[in-house]
Amino acid sequence: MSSVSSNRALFLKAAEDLRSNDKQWQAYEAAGHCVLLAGPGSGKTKTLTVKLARMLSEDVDEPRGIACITYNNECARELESRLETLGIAPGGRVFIGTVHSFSLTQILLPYAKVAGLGLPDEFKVATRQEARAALAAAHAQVIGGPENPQNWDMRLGRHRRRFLNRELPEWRTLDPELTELVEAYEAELRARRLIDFDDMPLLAVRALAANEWLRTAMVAKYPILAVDEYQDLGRALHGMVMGLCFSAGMRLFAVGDIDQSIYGFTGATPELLRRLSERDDVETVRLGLNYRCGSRIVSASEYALGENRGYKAPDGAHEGTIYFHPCTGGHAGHARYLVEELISEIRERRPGTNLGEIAVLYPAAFLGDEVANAAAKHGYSVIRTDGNALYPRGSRLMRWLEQCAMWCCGGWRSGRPRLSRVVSEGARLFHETIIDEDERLTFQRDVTAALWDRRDETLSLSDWLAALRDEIIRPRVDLARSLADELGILNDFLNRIGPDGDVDDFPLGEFAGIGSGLDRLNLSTLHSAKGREFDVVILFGVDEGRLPRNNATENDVREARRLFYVGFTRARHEIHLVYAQHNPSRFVTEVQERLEGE
Ligand SMILES: Nc1ncnc2c1ncn2[C@@H]1O[C@H](COP(=O)(O)OP(=O)(O)OP(=O)(O)O)[C@@H](O)[C@H]1O
Repeated sequence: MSSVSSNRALFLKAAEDLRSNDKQWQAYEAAGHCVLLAGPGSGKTKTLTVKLARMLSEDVDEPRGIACITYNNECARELESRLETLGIAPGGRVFIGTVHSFSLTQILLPYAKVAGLGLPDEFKVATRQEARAALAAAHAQVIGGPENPQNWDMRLGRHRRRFLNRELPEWRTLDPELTELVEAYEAELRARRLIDFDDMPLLAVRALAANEWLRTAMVAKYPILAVDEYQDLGRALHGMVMGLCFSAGMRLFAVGDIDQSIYGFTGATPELLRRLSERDDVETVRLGLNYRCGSRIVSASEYALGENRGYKAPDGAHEGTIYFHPCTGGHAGHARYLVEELISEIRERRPGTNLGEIAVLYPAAFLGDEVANAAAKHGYSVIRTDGNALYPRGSRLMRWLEQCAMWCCGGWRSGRPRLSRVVSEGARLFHETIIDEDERLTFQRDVTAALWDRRDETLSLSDWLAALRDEIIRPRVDLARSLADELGILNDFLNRIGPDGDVDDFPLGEFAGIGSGLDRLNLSTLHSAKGREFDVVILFGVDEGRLPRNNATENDVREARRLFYVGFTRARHEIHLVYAQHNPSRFVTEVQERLEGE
């Protein structure tokens, strides 16, 4: 969550860039509900940030503000840092965060009791372990038998997210056993004074639907709601938008791309954004230029998607190149080829290319293992953003610790990052426990002292992390209602680099390097590459049976294709497709055939 006060001159200057693009300008000028639909690299995020700065300065009087909901914490950070360049510094009027954190911090924590949700007093957010225990107890009650209760976890989540309104008869008739399991699971959680991750938006929508005064209170605080990546945010957010914007009078500025919808398995559906954009009371603006990718990559990306959207690169844009790499043997051999030959070729062709400007994207984390092994043998450092990473990159606590490490390893001298930024990000992380100015000052003093004494890049990472955990983190997590899982992530990581762990401890400087990302090869799943951009992108493991998967339904194939498209459009200059020679993904074959037929 972030709060800001704006600086007019800076955003007016940034707005000049939008003037040359009449569609971006139209969105910038829109006065009512506006939906910005646009393809990759078209400047959605840029338009959104400049528009946010303008609305904050011109349309919303203090102390009222703007709520901006983004897909994940990574996207929230990206927006925050882009807003910072527009002179919008922390101050109190803007919420930026995920739909879960909006639901928890803006609706449930302040209003759950008065909104009549029937939650236990002083409820906490369940850790993964606590949620698993509640599911096991519910499973024993409703289903029984020797199977692993966790097998039900995905179905349970989808079922809960599908029915915002449990008054509908289908809630009871569609799958009565699953409904009974959901109810038993939620009862188990409540008996333990807990809510889980899915509960946050579901309970928030329920509270808003049942309480007109709550909708009024939200509109009073945030007369404008901005939403980024709308296509992936799911039914609960859509329910909130309908209630807050189209019945209670909040103004909406939503941004998204139906073709980049890749989270169908969580219950998100591109249809919701389409429906929103077709409303008569919404001004829908479509952006058509792709500023990121070379012109050949832009046209080939339409082959990747299998649709003709008419996207173009701006006049004078570089061309960009698409390379095909059919490989023989298994994935380990493909990974060796990638690391030992392909990357060297790229660096010869593009001298000065830093490893940090190259990304290897793959459909599943085990493929990342192959590339990581090959890279380690070759002496390349990597940053992984997938389920097999050393720690989850989405963890807000770990990202904050990376920043702290960067400060201790030279940031204190160079100002990158500034201490004030490190402190304010930390304060946001622990905001539940920092409720007044005195506590904020204590936090600032504690963080400054802890980091000042440990400005040494040769320190053992595990000693450094353990000290920060004990001095700064644990006392605050104990007081917070939603951070136990984050502490769990830190402890798991400390165990991995501890004496009995599977990874050797390493110096603080190396951990700080992970945060800075310089000269480290980016390894990421296609899903986690969303919203990012790199000079060179290597799509690895794009084989039939993997993308799309074997036995995929028609819907799954469509989503796999969009995922391929998302990966393809992360590249500025070069895109490389690495696949099994005798088993290329049908999407690779199609791009190749259509390029050859041009
Ligand atoms: N009007 C413009 N003039 C020049 N450059 C622009 C303009 N609009 C956007 N760009 C540049 O294009 C690139 C892509 O912009 P941005 O990241 O906002 O796109 P996006 O639509 O959010 O992309 P994606 O959906 O693929 O994540 C950025 O480097 C941005 O600075």
